[in-house]
Amino acid sequence: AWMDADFRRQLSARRERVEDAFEFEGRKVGRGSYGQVFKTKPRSCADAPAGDYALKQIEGSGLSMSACREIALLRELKHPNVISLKQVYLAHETRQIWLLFDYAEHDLWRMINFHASAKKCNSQVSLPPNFTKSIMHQILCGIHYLHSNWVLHRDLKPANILVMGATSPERGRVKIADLGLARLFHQPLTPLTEIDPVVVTFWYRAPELLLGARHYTKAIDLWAIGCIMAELITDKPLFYCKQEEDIKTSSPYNRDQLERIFSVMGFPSQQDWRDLPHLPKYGDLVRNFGTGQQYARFSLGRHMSRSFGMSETSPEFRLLSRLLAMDPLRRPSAREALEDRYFLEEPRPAADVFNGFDIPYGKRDFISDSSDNKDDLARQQQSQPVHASLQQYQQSHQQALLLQQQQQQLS
Ligand SMILES: Cc1ccc(-n2nc(C(C)(C)C)cc2NC(=O)NCCO)cc1
Repeated sequence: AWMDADFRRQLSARRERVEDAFEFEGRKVGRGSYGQVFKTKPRSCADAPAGDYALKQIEGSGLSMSACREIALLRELKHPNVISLKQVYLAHETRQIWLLFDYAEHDLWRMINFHASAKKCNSQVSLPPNFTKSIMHQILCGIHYLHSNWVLHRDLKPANILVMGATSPERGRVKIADLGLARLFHQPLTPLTEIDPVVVTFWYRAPELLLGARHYTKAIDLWAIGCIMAELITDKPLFYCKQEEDIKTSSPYNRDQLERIFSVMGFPSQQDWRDLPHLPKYGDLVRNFGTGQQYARFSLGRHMSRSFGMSETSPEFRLLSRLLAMDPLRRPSAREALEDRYFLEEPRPAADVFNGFDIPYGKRDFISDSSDNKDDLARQQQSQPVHASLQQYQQSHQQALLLQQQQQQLS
């Protein structure tokens, strides 16, 4: 071994073991291809301040590429609206990696589902009038910080927007996270459905991605934020599109998702989106939709006023339509969105998105290993993939795919 044996023994004896510092048996709250997450409390002997923590056991063993990326990225980032990495534990015996985060009791996916089901059974939930505005302000602050550090999120959706609970000193604060697929590749052309054929959703994907854009951009994150804003207002995914159960083709082009976007937004004209004809999948678009005449009378204003009685002259609607510009070049930056009149007029955004109101949502359920079946998991953690076997399939498939891509590039 490259290290003096005695020194190794000393290091090993002194190293803090995660199981000695934290109680996490039977307290699993999340599970997916990235690993599993426990809600833990520090044991009395630990030197961590009291309170709840999220302990993430990274899937696989040793320093995988994704473990490296997550640690390297998170240890550099520090912002009130971005999840913060508190500690890294390396279990040398099992080569396991554990990441310690502050615990967030809520997330927008569970919160929106709660409101949607409350509406369905006509029991209204009382929320502050600036609830959506406060959440939007904090998401934009967090994304502005990430974008100014040239970090793109790439997978913004309600499940990745965490909110601190009543017992946290940061009650009601938004924390942007990435609980989803520990993507091995970042090209949007990687067939996402290959990584997780079961539950990936395209509802928050910008139209340019669906039309084959080769690189993620900041504007792609802003589109997703627009989708989240609409969903906070109506409690329904704006571009909801049923998922075919089978694994989709490996193309980024998704006709059904595009159809849904056009039936809400209308069809983009040459004036709306000058660069549209230069996108890789423009040919497919013309083949499937022609000149888009059938969507001529649709528009976001029409959709939001009919489905939610929203006025097209309200500041709320104006910001929403800026974020959901079909042409990525016309979408505001995070800073420009923060300067929108919507955030300057009463009621102003609050630091605690619940504004002191009682928090109506329940705590997260613990996942017992027996209930590891699909529907239970899908219910608890939208768009989190399932069994390790599927994950094995995905990773082996990923390697095969990577080899294929490399061969293609060589040939
Ligand atoms: C492989 C990998 C997985 C997750 C991240 N990631 N990225 C972020 C942003 C919000 C800073 C972009 C946050 C995270 N990781 C997490 O949020 N981890 C918490 C439980 O999974 C990075 C890399």
